[in-house]
Amino acid sequence: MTDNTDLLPEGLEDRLPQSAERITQTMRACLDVLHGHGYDRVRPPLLEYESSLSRRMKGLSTRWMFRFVDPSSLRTLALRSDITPQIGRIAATSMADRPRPLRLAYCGDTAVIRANQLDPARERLQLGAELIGADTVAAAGEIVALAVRALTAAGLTGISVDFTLPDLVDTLAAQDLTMQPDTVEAIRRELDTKDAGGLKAVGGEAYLPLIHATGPFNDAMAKLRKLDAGGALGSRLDGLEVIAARIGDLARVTLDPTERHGFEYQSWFGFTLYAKDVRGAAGRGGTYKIGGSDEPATGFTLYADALADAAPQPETTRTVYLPIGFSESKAKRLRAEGSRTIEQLTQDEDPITLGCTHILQGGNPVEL
Ligand SMILES: N[C@@H](Cc1c[nH]c[nH+]1)C(=O)O
Repeated sequence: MTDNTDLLPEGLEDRLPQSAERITQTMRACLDVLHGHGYDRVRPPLLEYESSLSRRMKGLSTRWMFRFVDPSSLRTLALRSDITPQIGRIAATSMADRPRPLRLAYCGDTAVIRANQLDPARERLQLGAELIGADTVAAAGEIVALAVRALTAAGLTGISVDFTLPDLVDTLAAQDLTMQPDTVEAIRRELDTKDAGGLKAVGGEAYLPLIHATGPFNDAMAKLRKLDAGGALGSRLDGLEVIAARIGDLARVTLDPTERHGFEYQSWFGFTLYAKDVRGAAGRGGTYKIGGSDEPATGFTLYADALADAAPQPETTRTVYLPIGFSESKAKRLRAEGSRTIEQLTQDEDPITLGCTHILQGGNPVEL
């Protein structure tokens, strides 16, 4: 019976065993990859002072965070909507004197007040890695390759990486000292909607080619290079080429140089990850500066719950029913070999209904 009070708020859901198991397997596969590449896991708390979450990343707004007053400190707390700023805080405080580069991994739930239309979920399981102390091409290459490897380990296919240059317009506009800040803002806005007419109307005709420098990496790069006659972007474009080369044929690479959506704090380089059957983005990452310490960093976040829905169905493990009086040592051995065991509690149980595939009989698992 569902009472009204049992309903969950919009955008929040229970994950039942099969789905929860897929999430666990996805997490395990991805975390193992991060661990294997030298990233140490940290576990920041679910909530903290609002001011501390917002000050670590430029451009990060607490508007979409669940916030409330802490009855004990009487200060405003916020539920994290992103773990990256927390990693920034850890790096800038308790791990400030550890050697750099610092490699940290994390996995945990995040929540937002309002989701977007494409993805109504208001809770998201973030899993990621942050390389602290570097925002170089080499750091970006390591991070993108690591993200792709984690997705592959989770069993995902059809992986693609879409590169972006979040501060591109600012960099180009900085060359033209006569340009007013209002115009730069208007250009940014029109580029966000990729509106060619609007772009012309606000005096951003010179930026029109940016709208077309989008798509498969090599073609889009050639267009961007042509546009960059002044050479302001030269080293960045060279950098993108090195990063793309690092990915090789692990994933398809595309370029959308003006995409800023979802890149509130990333600086010269950002990327979005996609994979077959994953609704929306599988993850995002890029270079940034940690607020307060101004330390450069590069990282990525995968949305592990979304990935799990697209990951291949885990194979059904052998589940052995252990009749009353079973041998503990046999049961232990079965589990060590990878089987699951279910103990008989009462005489009237039906092992098949309980999900068992085998029964322990005469010391051996016999198929049911
Ligand atoms: N945390 C960011 C991605 C990111 C991680 N590190 C740098 N950027 C996001 O979820 O969109």
